Amino acid sequence: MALITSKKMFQKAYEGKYAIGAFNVNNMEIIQGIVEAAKEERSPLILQVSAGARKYARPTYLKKLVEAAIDDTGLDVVLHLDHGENFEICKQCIDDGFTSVMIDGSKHPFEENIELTKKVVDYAHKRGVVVEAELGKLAGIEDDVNVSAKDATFTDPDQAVEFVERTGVDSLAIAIGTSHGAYKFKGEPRLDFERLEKISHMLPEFPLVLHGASTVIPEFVDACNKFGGNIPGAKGVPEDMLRRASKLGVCKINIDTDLRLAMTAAIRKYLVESPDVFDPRKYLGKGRDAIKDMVKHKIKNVLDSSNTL
Ligand SMILES: O=C(CO)COP(=O)(O)O
Ligand SMILES: O=C[C@H](O)COP(=O)(O)O
Ligand SMILES: [Zn+2]
Ligand SMILES: [Zn+2]
Repeated sequence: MALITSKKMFQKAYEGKYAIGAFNVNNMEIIQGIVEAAKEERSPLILQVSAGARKYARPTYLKKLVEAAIDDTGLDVVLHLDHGENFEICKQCIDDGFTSVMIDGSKHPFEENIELTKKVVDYAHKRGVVVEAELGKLAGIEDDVNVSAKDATFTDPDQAVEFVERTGVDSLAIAIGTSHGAYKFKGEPRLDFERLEKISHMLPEFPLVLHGASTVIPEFVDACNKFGGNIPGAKGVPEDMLRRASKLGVCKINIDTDLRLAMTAAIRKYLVESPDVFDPRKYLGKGRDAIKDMVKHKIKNVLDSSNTL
């Protein structure tokens, strides 16, 4: 039981045609809910920390909470930086003991993205840390987006091969129609599977990553709205599409929004139904239970990673 890298995890997932869930963590209850689910399901696990999470919880707290979760459950866990914006934040996390970092250079031109990613890879690999990069820009397929606009934002397969060769990166986040948050599609959900197949054929055995991969399950949106929330028109990536992607080289599936919805729905419901309660442990406990149930659901029905430890 320790902090580990995702190297072997991804190899096994690639061969077994399943995916590893990468869940965003921001506080103790979220971490506990996730690791308890992974332990009961005997599933591998990536816990990821965004810049926003570091700012909210402050870096030392999250690192220590993750270490406590490892001690408590006996699980091996990957501690990953989500969307590192520049070299400095990646370096900080590597120096702090993270086992995996993402350098997100997707907003830069191709050559600059390569240069930045290569710099992080050089620093990380010397210290036994793995690196995820991103090529292409996340955006949903809107009905009114024409083909050339799509080509400009989605990951180009030839560029993906060149990018991986020149940077030596360990995994690559690609853009095929997913996006962050609870509003991913205006019309019918669609992903560019043709593009994914092409990329995965051209990069055999190489782990691809899907960001913005929450399903935004209607039951949880409805529960939020029923108990005082106001999040109309939320829509995510259908579960069958995620399962299909995991058979095509996608080894890491990022999930944050579905955890937020599950926790918020549970807390809203509890507070409305128990107006006399003002003990935070009561409603945060409900939030933690909801996170655990959601992660179990993902492991069993989307990732297919149960009993693979
Ligand atoms: O990609 C993510 C974190 O990097 C999370 O995506 P969602 O907003 O779909 O959960
Ligand atoms: O990629 C985005 C994740 O959902 C993290 O979100 P955040 O930056 O608000 O922590
Ligand atoms: Zn990005
Ligand atoms: Zn992301």
